Amino acid sequence: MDKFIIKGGNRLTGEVNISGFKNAILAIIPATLLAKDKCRIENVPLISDVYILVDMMKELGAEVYLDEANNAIDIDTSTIEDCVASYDMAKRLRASYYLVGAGLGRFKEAHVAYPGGCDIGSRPIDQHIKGFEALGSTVKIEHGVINCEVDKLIGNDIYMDVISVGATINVMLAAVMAEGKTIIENAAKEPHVVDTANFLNAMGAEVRGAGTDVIKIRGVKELHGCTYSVIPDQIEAGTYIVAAAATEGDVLIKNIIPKHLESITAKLKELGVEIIENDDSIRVIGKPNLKSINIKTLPYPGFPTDLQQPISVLLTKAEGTSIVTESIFEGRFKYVDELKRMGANIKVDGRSAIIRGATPLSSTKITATDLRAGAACVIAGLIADGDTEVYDINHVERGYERIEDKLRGLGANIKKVTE
Ligand SMILES: CC(=O)N[C@H]1[C@@H](OP(=O)(O)OP(=O)(O)OC[C@H]2O[C@@H](n3ccc(=O)[nH]c3=O)[C@H](O)[C@@H]2O)O[C@H](CO)[C@@H](O)[C@@H]1O
Ligand SMILES: C=C(OP(=O)(O)O)C(=O)O
Repeated sequence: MDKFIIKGGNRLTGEVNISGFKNAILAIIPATLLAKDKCRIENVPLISDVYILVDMMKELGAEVYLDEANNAIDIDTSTIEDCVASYDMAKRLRASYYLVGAGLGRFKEAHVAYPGGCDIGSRPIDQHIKGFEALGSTVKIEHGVINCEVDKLIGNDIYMDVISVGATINVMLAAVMAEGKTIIENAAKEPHVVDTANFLNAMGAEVRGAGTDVIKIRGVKELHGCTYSVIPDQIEAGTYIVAAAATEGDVLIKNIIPKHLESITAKLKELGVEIIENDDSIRVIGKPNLKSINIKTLPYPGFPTDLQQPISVLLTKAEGTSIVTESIFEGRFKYVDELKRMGANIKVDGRSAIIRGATPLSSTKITATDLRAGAACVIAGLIADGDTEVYDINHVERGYERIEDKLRGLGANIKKVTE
């Protein structure tokens, strides 16, 4: 078991490069299944979720070369004959559910066990199922496996009852190979929905409107391989922005799309942090005496749920009462108990965390209960006095490339220890 030991108190200063977007690459790798061909994906983050997905694609029969030196993947899916993913494979990450949409598109059949992913509340897949059925597929859940079969996918109008990133992307994956036109209404607008659509279009698909709440897809008979570069990780960038502000540092966050970060930078400005935006970077200049603010997580372009946990650590430094309302995942407050053990004054009331500050944090042993809870623990360690030990960092490594190296490059005192 690995852990981080962080000696808190250092200001973060300097520059950090943001990696490719976890939530985009995790859709794009399964999407390569749609073309019986070779793809090269660039700007791939070297995170454990990617290693797991690469293994899954190999187990399905793909030839995959992970070019770590260049953060790229060469993948040839022409050797895959069917799309069957066992419980042992699928449970290892959330994005395994994209094999259902991609498998249906390519083989008109997919048998994929229920996905895993962060334990942050109930994560139903009813909207995915609704979409596949609307395209003509049968969907049977048997022994924990999602079984889909169809003779011919036929395009349809699909209204999503809830805004779901996963369902929007999954239905898009199947619909690009359906006969005729599919319209997805109330679609998710997240940057990774757009990135996946752009990747599909680079493979020859006809997807229009991604980034709005109406996506129109004209099905094609065949897709081809392509070379594609993944967009920067909005959530990793937001995490470093928060870490810079929390340590009252001065950090240039590079290789980003500032537009994707507007909901975050707006909140940081409200808190009193100085933000300077450039074309593809943001400079964060942290300040003392932050003002309390309220935050509600919402689908894009609202404040992302994936940054709710990291920013709550920063709010322990703000004077007065801040209220953070989590409207997407009801179980995303598990990290609060860890912060309380460090001295934070936080009360969870239903969907809201009420944070009273400013409270200094004192170091102790804390546990990452999921990926972003882990990021919150790391930021807490950066600002606490003394040595904080963060356990279960395998969660952190699912989504942050070399986080300890990047933080050390900014002056943090952090090391990874294997016990
Ligand atoms: C791998 C990946 O990209 N994960 C992201 C994705 O997760 P994921 O795709 O699982 O999240 P969704 O956008 O689907 O979930 C949003 C909301 O819709 C609900 N829902 C979803 C599907 C469904 O069929 N029925 C239903 O009710 C969920 O319970 C949740 O309340 O988007 C989340 C919301 O931005 C992020 O936190 C995750 O990091
Ligand atoms: C919830 C997350 O991941 P996943 O959906 O992969 O569990 C996340 O990235 O914060």
